[in-house]
Amino acid sequence: MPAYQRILLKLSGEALMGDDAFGINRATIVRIVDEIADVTRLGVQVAIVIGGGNIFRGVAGGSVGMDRATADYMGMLATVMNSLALADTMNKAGLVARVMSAIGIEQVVEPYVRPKALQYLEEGKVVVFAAGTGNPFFTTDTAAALRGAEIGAEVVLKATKVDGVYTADPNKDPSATRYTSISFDEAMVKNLQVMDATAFALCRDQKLPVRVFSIFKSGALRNVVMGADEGTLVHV
Ligand SMILES: Nc1ncnc2c1ncn2[C@@H]1O[C@H](COP(=O)(O)OP(=O)(O)OP(=O)(O)O)[C@@H](O)[C@H]1O
Ligand SMILES: O=c1ccn([C@@H]2O[C@H](COP(=O)(O)O)[C@@H](O)[C@H]2O)c(=O)[nH]1
Repeated sequence: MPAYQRILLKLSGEALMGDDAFGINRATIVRIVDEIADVTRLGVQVAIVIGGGNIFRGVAGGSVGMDRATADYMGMLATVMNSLALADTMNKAGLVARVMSAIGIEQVVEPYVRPKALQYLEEGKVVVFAAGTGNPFFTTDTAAALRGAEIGAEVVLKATKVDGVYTADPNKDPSATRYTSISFDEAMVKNLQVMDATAFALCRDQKLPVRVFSIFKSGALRNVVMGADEGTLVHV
């Protein structure tokens, strides 16, 4: 029996690059979709927010000196591209996916309308929330917290490039150790950068737990959905 009926899965944009320098690596996206299909077969309702780091950081040099809000809209558009690629791959794998955008771009994807998203989830469709929160100065982590709370997800699952929350960034400090669980308050007081503080605060206030785990570990998503102690649980 799965531990959750409805999840909000936050996928790292950067992880989509696989071994490439930027963009979307085909084998990587297919593998991620296989793992998503696996949990939908358990009867779990899946909503997804995907980051934009694989595309946006590739063009970020061009954004130097730009107005921050304009650069952030570029970042949001990058998440629309990733969402379209992910939904297309899911549809080809036999899932039914719908992309909903937080910014108006109706010739490309339908707008985010909460009741419609809930209807899709009830119907067993996978909903991909594109364009983050629709506002500059935010991140897709905050979008995951926001949409997770709005749709009544029981947990936000952050699938990222590290296998949990560490005492310091493990990519910079090899002596960092991993927490099996940590409270939102402690993560914020210690300024742990694995997720931004706005996202942590929103999840804490909404009592929405977050589990951080590796997107690269095969079977980790299924383990998490089945309630296994994978990665790090961030709790109230
Ligand atoms: N205390 C910490 N514990 C774990 N990871 C940390 C910590 N501090 C910083 N990090 C870094 O945070 C990164 C994950 O967060 P980030 O939001 O940047 O990536 P992401 O999930 O891949 O998002 P994007 O979609 O923007 O690529 C890790 O790759 C890790 O290097
Ligand atoms: O609500 C949002 C979400 C995202 N952005 C911009 O997009 C990029 C990419 O998102 P990541 O979470 O970093 O993958 C982000 O850096 C912002 O520039 C945004 O403005 N608002």
